[in-house]
Amino acid sequence: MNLFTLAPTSLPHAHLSPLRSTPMRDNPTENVAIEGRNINFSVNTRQGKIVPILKDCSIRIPSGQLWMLLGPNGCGKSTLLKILAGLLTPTNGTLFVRRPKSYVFQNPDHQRHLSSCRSRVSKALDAVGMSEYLERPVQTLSGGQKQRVAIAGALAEACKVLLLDELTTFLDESDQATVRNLLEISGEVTALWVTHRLEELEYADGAVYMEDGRVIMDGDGARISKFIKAKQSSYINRINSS
Ligand SMILES: Nc1ncnc2c1ncn2[C@@H]1O[C@H](COP(=O)(O)OP(=O)(O)OP(=O)(O)O)[C@@H](O)[C@H]1O
Repeated sequence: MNLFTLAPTSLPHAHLSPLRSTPMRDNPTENVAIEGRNINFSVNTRQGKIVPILKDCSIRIPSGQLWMLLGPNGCGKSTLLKILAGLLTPTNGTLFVRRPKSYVFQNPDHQRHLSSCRSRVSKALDAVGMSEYLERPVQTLSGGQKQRVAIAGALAEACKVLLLDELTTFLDESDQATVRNLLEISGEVTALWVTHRLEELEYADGAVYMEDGRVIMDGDGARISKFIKAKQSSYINRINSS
């Protein structure tokens, strides 16, 4: 398989899916790309126990903006992103995500492969500085290169919403800067990017901070960065004084 057959999971057409709770809005305004209200998600264990993973999560992201999703390990970031991508179905809540949308996996080997228009992918690969890789077999690419190709595929499909799961695992800082620049020049794309790096907030239009399955804070990145840093230093002080 050569490179231009690699593309992210993507689903065309606008999508408004009221689930079991009260519908949010019948007619979302033009300037909102992602909106979730009171999203809950639980899993059933083999022992028959119901384990809540997401608890009443609400988020709202304006069109054309880059937002970061942060929180400690296991707080539910990937689960929320997968729900927004339509890969998981929430237990209840209401959801609107503009389409076409694409989800770029944390592990690029999980990316779905599908055929796509060669010239558009070629142009998009050019934009992520990877045009020379067009004919290379996918298995010969590094994790970061696969992720950049996946993003190129999403842009080639003219996606409106890009859901990026923890690109920091495979992309170095300069690769991440390339992706950010790419999102900036693709003005119409709205991106929600899971990250552990507080420095990324500097480049974001906004952020969502989660803990233990809940959205604790959302909005201005600088305010959220300050909040997280204060939590981290109080944690360190507690450890040092015990
Ligand atoms: N199918 C499942 N069955 C049981 N528990 C699950 C399942 N899927 C997720 N979880 C649990 O839900 C919680 C949230 O997982 P999730 O992967 O969304 O967290 P995360 O914030 O993305 O974590 P990380 O930063 O480590 O990637 C974790 O405690 C995880 O173990």
